[in-house]
Amino acid sequence: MTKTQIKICGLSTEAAIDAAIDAGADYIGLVHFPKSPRHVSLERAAELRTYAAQRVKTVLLLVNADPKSTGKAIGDVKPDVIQFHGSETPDWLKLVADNSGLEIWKALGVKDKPTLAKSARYVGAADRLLFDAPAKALPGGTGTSFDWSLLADHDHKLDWGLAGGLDPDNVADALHATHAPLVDVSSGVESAPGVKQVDRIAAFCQAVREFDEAG
Ligand SMILES: O=C(O)c1ccccc1N[C@@H]1O[C@H](COP(=O)(O)O)[C@@H](O)[C@H]1O
Repeated sequence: MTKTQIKICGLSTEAAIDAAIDAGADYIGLVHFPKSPRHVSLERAAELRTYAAQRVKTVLLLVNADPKSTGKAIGDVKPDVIQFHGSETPDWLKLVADNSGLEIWKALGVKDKPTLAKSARYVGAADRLLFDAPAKALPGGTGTSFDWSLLADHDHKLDWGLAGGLDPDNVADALHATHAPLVDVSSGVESAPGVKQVDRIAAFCQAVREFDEAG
């Protein structure tokens, strides 16, 4: 049986971390981006990372952070993975990877086939691509999905995941359409922006596991 990996992003409380772990998530995401309703300070991110350590992998999400801020964020939080969710270049990702030794994920907004084709430039720079809806007022966390059929016959050159507007009701359809090895959700398991809902986290993970079991 293929086990789809699950990331629950934008957590800001210990209770939400417990809910994600209890539901079987593989990754939790901490957003350090002041414009986001899910923003956590580096101090709080470090506390949450320590709380989660050994139980689930922690992904720290940054958006177009400058080199000094990126170094400080990595040093303070010590995540397992860094997720870049802005317009970061392959060269910048390589530099961070070489200096930190961390796993690097890069989110890309998918408009059409040509944007997917351009994702190949991250080979050798990122460990995983996260295909998300194109940026709106915020670069992510908007609860918007994109046309999943674009991924149906895409020749993936890198490990990857699906993000953007996923929720407990549509994640099985998204997996049928894309066969994504990882799904990433934020807004779809909330009652309001930044407020995670334990029962929606559980329902999301349950829907993914039911898809896996159905084979
Ligand atoms: O969650 C945020 O607030 C956020 C802010 C800035 C960049 C990315 C952000 N979240 C990531 O966006 C995708 C999709 O989120 P959603 O499920 O559509 O709400 C996901 O990778 C989040 O980690």
